[in-house]
Amino acid sequence: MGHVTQNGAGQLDDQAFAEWLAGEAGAALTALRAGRGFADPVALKDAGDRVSHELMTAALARWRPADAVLSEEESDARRAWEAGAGDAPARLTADRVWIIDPLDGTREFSEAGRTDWAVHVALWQRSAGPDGGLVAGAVGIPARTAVDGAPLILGTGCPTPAAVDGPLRIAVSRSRPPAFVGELLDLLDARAVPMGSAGVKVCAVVTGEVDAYVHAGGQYEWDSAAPVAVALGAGMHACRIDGSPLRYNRANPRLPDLLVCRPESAGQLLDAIARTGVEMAV
Ligand SMILES: Nc1ncnc2c1ncn2[C@@H]1O[C@H](COP(=O)(O)O)[C@@H](OP(=O)(O)O)[C@H]1O
Ligand SMILES: [Mg+2]
Repeated sequence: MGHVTQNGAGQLDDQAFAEWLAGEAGAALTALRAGRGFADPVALKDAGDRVSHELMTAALARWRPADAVLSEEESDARRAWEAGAGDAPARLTADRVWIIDPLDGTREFSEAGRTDWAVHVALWQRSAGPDGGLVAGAVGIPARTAVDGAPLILGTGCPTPAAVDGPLRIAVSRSRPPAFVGELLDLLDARAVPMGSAGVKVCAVVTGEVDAYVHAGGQYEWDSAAPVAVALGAGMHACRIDGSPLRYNRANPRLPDLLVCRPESAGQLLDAIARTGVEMAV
């Protein structure tokens, strides 16, 4: 998309801009990985987070200057704002907020040969519903390629994948699977598919590689906003693990659990999750 940089990414609509930005950040991360190698994984992770965050926030400041940003890599990103605790962050009064995770699956990014890491770009808009809503989203998986050979970027226009017969395949974190997953698998006679990155796991649902992604125990809005926008665009179901809606741009950006799945599996999965007795974190 070199022509975009020449002519100005400001001319793109929000969805095209999200995909463009995911591509730009992904290219920078791929170059960083190739240039530095894997000898010092901690330094590689830190550099990845920083380089991608700086690229993305500079592009947003340039091309979407009126919009607010919530990025994992801001120093106070995890702060839960409470009324009376000083000025509210700009994002809480803004009409449009870009919710970005410059590098999701940081651990996998620092491991040679792994492709399960991603770049997340989502746009939340206040006018999109009583609680606002996601109106654009892109997940880049730069170490994987699309059919045309370009780095893989999923937007909101993905086709709904065909259903596959057989036991349910459930994507879970390879390093922090929720405690109730073993019981859930037993109840459903399902199979776990461990992988890194929330974005990669949601994209695995969207492409039909798995039937569902379940997480609990901790996450923030930036981990799921763009993946959920992509999943909803493909006709998938997305909710908290008690079936309640996922809400974004909240005063507290913690969003510790989610379920993304094929719509026809949602009832069965939510019933089984409830039967495990798992308690929802706030
Ligand atoms: N218990 C937890 N608490 C906080 N964040 C968590 C978490 N479990 C997973 N995450 C975050 O969710 C993303 C996907 O995790 P996983 O690869 O384990 O599925 C990671 O984002 P980052 O890589 O951006 O930090 C990770 O930090
Ligand atoms: Mg993340």
